[in-house]
Amino acid sequence: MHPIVHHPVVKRLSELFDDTDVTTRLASTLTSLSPHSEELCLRIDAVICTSDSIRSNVSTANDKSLSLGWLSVDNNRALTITPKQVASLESPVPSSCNPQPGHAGGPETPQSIPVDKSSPRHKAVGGLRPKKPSISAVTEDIDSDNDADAESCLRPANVRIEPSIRQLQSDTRFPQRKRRANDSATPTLQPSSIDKLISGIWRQVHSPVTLSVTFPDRSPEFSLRTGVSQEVFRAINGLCKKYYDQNRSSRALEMVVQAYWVECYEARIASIRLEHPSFTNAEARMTALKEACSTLGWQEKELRNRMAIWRGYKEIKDSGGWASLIFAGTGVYRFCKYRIGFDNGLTTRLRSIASSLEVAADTLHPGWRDILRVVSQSGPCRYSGHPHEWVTVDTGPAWPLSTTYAHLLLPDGFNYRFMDDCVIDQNVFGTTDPRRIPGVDPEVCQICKEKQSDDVISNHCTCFLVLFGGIRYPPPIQLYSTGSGKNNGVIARCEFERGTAIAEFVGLITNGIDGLDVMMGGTPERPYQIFQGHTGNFTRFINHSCQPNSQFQKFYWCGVERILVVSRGVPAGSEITVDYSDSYWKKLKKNCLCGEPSCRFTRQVEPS
Ligand SMILES: C[S@@+](CC[C@H](N)C(=O)[O-])C[C@H]1O[C@@H](n2cnc3c(N)ncnc32)[C@H](O)[C@@H]1O
Repeated sequence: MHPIVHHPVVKRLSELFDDTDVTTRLASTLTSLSPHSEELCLRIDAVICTSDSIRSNVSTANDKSLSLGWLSVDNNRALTITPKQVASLESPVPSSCNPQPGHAGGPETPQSIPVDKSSPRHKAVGGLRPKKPSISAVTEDIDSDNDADAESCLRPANVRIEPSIRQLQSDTRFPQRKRRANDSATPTLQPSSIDKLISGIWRQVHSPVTLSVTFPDRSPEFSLRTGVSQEVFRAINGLCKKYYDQNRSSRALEMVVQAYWVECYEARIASIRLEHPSFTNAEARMTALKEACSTLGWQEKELRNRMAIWRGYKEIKDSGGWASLIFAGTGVYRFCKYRIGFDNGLTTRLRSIASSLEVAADTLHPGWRDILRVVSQSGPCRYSGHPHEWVTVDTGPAWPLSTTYAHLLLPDGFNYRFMDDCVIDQNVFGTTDPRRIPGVDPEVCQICKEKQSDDVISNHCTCFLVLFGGIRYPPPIQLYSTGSGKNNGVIARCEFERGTAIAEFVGLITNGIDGLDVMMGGTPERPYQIFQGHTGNFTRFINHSCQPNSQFQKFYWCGVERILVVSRGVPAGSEITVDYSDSYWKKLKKNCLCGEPSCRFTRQVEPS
């Protein structure tokens, strides 16, 4: 990467505007430049304008630009500006070079998209935000606070319909990046060591790591001199994964044996006291230690030091179960060595996630218990099937999802089929996908105009990744019992940073459903509904909050509209919530239980 990217001024700008993309965009722009003979400079300009001008993204003749300074790209130093230069640089900003919202302008913006000036609600924000094209929008960003507007734009202009009961709409704005609090503000709380240990366990259990106790075959032979073809590179990647997994498995095996060793050691001490009734406890311990040292070939002190760490492994396993130890990341060694936070509620925290962790381990890594064969502790999986077919509870074993709806007395019980992609209701739409936008080339991204494809090799568009950070698979979430009248909800096991996609809203693509929960999609001319009554993904279980930490957002991929759940900043361990909208609640005979001080629907229904 070019050194200028790390220049303190660039870093400061990035911090100031809370935009980590500044460096990335600068780096990619510099890389894209053809070789040059003259000294290159990075000029840092500012524009003085009215807030109206920013909101509407239209520059006026009154806007004044001034140059603050520049950095020499070639020798990475800051240059000052002479008064003469300042005079020549200060000028009204011509519209043609007005930076577009969400972009710093310049060559890294592949395509300038016309800004819809008629909509003052399209507020220009941080670098991740795409501009809304006038016809084929890339993301819908209709202000959620204005329900009437949001609804009217989803229905034909000449038709007045009473909204179907309990419609959800992707009617909120893209999560705007938070301004970082200035230095004088209250310092933010850093996650504790326990938080880090626990989030490491959840990350690992939701990673594609394959724990296996078998050894891989002999490695293939490669020659770099003959070049690296796609096949060879794929094989090398496979090898990396294989040995990474193997290393993880060996580490897990090692910790399992060591935790078990502590149990055996205590049991051996008890046996020695039975064999030698005259021995004190200390003598029995010494005897057991000597026996161990003679086999291990270690000094007593060496063994005592290691034992302290092994005791930590055992404590983790005793509270969080074997899964917590097996899926603990490499940090667990340091954690046990220095016993960071052991006395500060670790046991309680691990105990409360033990069964949820087992659900994730059993359903996502069904072979994980094989590792326990080494100490004859393996047993059958307790939880089988889809990871979201279990409702986790803090206080005990998880419940099968269907049993949590027994109170509804449904004639055929609660049956929900989990699937990863939407299915089109052929009775309504035949073979046509109503989400497809007519007249749009499905192979071309509407933002960057690059080729878009589901095939990683042919795809050249990175807009989704840049905007939403890519959808994590498997999603680090679980269904959980809220323990309130809300019944089930969705809990984030890992953090979802603000602006990242949590999942696509998946269900049956249909139309004409009335009186049931549906998500409205499409346009007034081509409406469709996403129905999650019988089939879909976990987004079906996301509850409402009047102060939600997530929102629905439209995105277009390969010419097809997709509705996403996007994080507004979801910390690990918190419930994922969205705002169902006023129109949804108007039709629901229930009080909202979100518990927010700003709750809008606490007193919808009078107590009987
Ligand atoms: C899409 S479902 C969400 C999952 C649901 N909690 C469950 O257990 O199946 C929507 C229903 O959940 C309940 N719900 C969601 N958020 C709620 C809230 N904040 N207060 C009360 N009930 C809520 C309402 O009954 C609502 O109709």
